[in-house]
Amino acid sequence: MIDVSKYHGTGNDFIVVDADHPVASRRRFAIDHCDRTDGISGATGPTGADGVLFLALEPAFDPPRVIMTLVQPDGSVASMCGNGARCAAAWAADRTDRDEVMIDTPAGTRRATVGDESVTIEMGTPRFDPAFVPLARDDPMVEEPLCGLTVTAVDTGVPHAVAFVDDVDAVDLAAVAPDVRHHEVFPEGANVTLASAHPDGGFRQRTFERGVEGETRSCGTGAVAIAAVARRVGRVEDDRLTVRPPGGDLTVSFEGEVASLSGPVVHEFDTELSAAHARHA
Ligand SMILES: N[C@@H](CCC[C@H](N)C(=O)O)C(=O)O
Repeated sequence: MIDVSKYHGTGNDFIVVDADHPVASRRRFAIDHCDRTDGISGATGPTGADGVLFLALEPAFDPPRVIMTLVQPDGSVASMCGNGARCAAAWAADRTDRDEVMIDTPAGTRRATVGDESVTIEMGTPRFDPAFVPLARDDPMVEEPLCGLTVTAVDTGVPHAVAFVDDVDAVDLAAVAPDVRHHEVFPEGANVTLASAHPDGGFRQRTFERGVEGETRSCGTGAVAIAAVARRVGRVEDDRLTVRPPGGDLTVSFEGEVASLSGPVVHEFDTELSAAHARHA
């Protein structure tokens, strides 16, 4: 058995594993323990998770560094996760008593700042260039019809197909998202993110995530994608806006073209999980 923690960032929930613990098959570990009916359990029974964050803390650096690897419920590895990086920063801050942490991800090194109410992560510059998203074509995709949606494709560390609709709740996301997520124009697939204007400002959000293969309660790269696309197509000019997924509000800010993501993080519980079965999978 190994010690693990469970965290969530606005409802996007993760099992957090210190990378020092021996887990021979991270893929098998994630598939088994993220399962919503048979996976990791808290006091009230099985919770499962949207992914496993394997975190290698390097406390000797100033600020401390964390190498973050997100393995998703289907066993795939994602190059970035906005909410996961915020949870990783909170985990590292608990262990180092430092409020600034550098998170190393396959998408780049991102600075995180941990406050009492909120954790902020720098998210880099959203990119529309087809080589970055990536897209299987030479031109950016900006407000184009695709599988019944009007889609803009953007890379915020991972690919998002963003569509603005009148009311995110009026869309059957589980029905419309898979065709976009697997469309041949996205050679590595895409997360499918819907947005609609909120009466109090900012945008409501729903995201169907690649790797989860379903809707999550929040998606940080998706929130940044909405803000970046809204600015690109002229829906807003603001440098700071609220994006509201079902799990709680997130703030996206821009300094120039560089985005940051802020919102609450919750440490749910600690427990032990079997890693032995994973070694033989
Ligand atoms: N929930 C995450 C995004 C995780 C990665 C995504 N599922 C992918 O495979 O691209 C977030 O908060 O950004």
